[in-house]
Amino acid sequence: MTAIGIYGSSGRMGRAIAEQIAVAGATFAGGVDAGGDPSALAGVADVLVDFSTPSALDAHLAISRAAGTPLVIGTTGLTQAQHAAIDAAAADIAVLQTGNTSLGVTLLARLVRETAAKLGTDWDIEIVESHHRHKVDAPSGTAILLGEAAAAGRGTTLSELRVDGRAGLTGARTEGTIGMASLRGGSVIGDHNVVFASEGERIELAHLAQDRSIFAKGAVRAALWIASQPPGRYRMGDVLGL
Ligand SMILES: NC(=O)C1=CN([C@@H]2O[C@H](COP(=O)(O)OP(=O)(O)OC[C@H]3O[C@@H](n4cnc5c(N)ncnc54)[C@H](OP(=O)(O)O)[C@@H]3O)[C@@H](O)[C@H]2O)C=CC1
Ligand SMILES: O=C(O)C1=N[C@H](C(=O)O)C[C@H](O)C1
Repeated sequence: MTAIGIYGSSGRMGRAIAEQIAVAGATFAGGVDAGGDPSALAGVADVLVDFSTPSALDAHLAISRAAGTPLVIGTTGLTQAQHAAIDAAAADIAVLQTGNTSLGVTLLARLVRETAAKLGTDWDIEIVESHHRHKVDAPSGTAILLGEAAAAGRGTTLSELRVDGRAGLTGARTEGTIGMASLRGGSVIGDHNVVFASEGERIELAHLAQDRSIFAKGAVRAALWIASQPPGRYRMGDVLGL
């Protein structure tokens, strides 16, 4: 049985993942939270999942790499330098990083990419996300993932097109840009709406998460899959065959 260790095990996601490890019939290798010893876990787990905080990721990545233990990274709010460190670690271990482990969002990203590829830049793309009041990063990792999918559909990168949270005298919208807006409040698990707006018509592709278990199921599925993969950087699409 595959033993899965959790960085961030006492958090909202960590607890949901521990439940799904049991449902999947896998073994819970243990968990670490703030102040714990992340090295000890790498020695006893076959695979690690990180749903903690960006400031802890560098250490978790280095420890996984040194131990040769595959790692699933669900933590969001990562920097470009951290993405580069993930690319480097992927030379030695299997790493899967994603802003959203759910089947629904993985499929939505595919639909967004295809839609953006078919529509011209006269179709404005805006991404609106809503989350609970405790969320500390914005825009969400999922909004970024969906923005990357839209940009890829248009043959470019999100960093070329991204416009965050407009305010004040912004001027008219620049054609081809991808706008991002974030709402925070209450207990919203995670809603994402990708709007394609043209003159006289609008397409909206949305995903509404109603329970954290969808992310936890995906994280466990990814962990069980990546445990037997060779070194490399993987995506949820690889796990789900999408
Ligand atoms: N990819 C996906 O599908 C999803 C990703 N997420 C992301 O997962 C992350 C966690 O979300 P959520 O569970 O809601 O957040 P929580 O705040 O509920 O949990 C975070 C956990 O990380 C722990 N932690 C803090 N510092 C460290 C550290 N240095 N080492 C180890 N653990 C640490 C916290 O411990 P303590 O309480 O002791 O501080 C806490 O248990 C966020 O980045 C979120 O955006 C969330 C849902 C889905
Ligand atoms: O913090 C959360 O809760 C969530 N975070 C992820 C994100 O940033 O997209 C995934 C999900 O939307 C819930």
